[in-house]
Amino acid sequence: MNAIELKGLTKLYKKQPAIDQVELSVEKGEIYGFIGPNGAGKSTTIKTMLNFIYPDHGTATLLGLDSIKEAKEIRKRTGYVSSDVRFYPNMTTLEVLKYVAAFHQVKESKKQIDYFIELFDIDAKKKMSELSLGNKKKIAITAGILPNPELLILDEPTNGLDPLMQHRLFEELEKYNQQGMTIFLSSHDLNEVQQHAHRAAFIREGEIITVQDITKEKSLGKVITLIGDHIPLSLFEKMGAAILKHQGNETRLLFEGDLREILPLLADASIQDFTVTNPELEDQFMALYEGGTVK
Ligand SMILES: Nc1ncnc2c1ncn2[C@@H]1O[C@H](COP(=O)(O)OP(=O)(O)OP(=O)(O)O)[C@@H](O)[C@H]1O
Repeated sequence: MNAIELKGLTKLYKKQPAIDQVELSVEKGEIYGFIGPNGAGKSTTIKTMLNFIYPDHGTATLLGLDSIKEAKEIRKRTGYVSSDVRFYPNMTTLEVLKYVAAFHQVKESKKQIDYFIELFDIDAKKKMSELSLGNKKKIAITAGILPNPELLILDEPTNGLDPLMQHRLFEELEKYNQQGMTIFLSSHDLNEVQQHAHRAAFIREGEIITVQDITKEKSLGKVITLIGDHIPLSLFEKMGAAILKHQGNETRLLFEGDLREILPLLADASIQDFTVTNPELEDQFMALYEGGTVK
């Protein structure tokens, strides 16, 4: 049984799809990245699968449970950190965490809360309304992790966190993941996903465009960097190469075919120098979001 299974999930706003036929399978025990630029549909996907909004088509199954019919059971067993933090403004941070711990019957709650207060440098006496975005985020993240859910869904968790806190968050998430927690991490930060996720789905304009295995080495084509002016780039494009970047006299191409086919083009007199390297995830990311179709 997968931790998350989305089938044809579609949500329309004014007849326009915010997400369109989203298919996703997240295995138990994975750290799964969900990456896409602002407005791509990450939050809509998450809110739909958690039954905060209803889908127009399709189904979502979390921990083997139907997202609509068994929403209550899913809530009990799933942690969710939303991209915008909303807690009662007049409660202190400590009150919020104690409330969450009591609600989820967290064992050794005082010890656990003290641990997170120390870890995330939380001011326990401050009211929620007095906190900056980053500090609010720390409370939301703690509230999500504290009950030790089977599945933790984080929507842009590092937004507003300083680098030290980001580092501590991921150390903590990796610790929990090793103990079996499945983590679904929505982000627009490719590096973050590349560093921490095992797999990632890329979403663009409401559609999943690819799912990448991040940890395993795979043959994903080659990046060819060309130096020179007036290089006949259209010939490279005709061979199936995608232009990743073109700046000054430097052009970066992603080529997924058999390299031997493109080698003759490198003899063109306009090319002063070239290198062939393995692609970084970032190269594919650029190709994907500039309309390419990297598999
Ligand atoms: N309540 C709403 N009413 C109308 N359109 C909406 C609503 N919520 C989201 N949308 C639209 O749906 C699309 C997807 O938005 P969504 O918030 O899911 O994207 P996102 O990937 O989470 O982006 P961000 O990182 O900016 O939050 C966008 O075009 C957005 O304008």
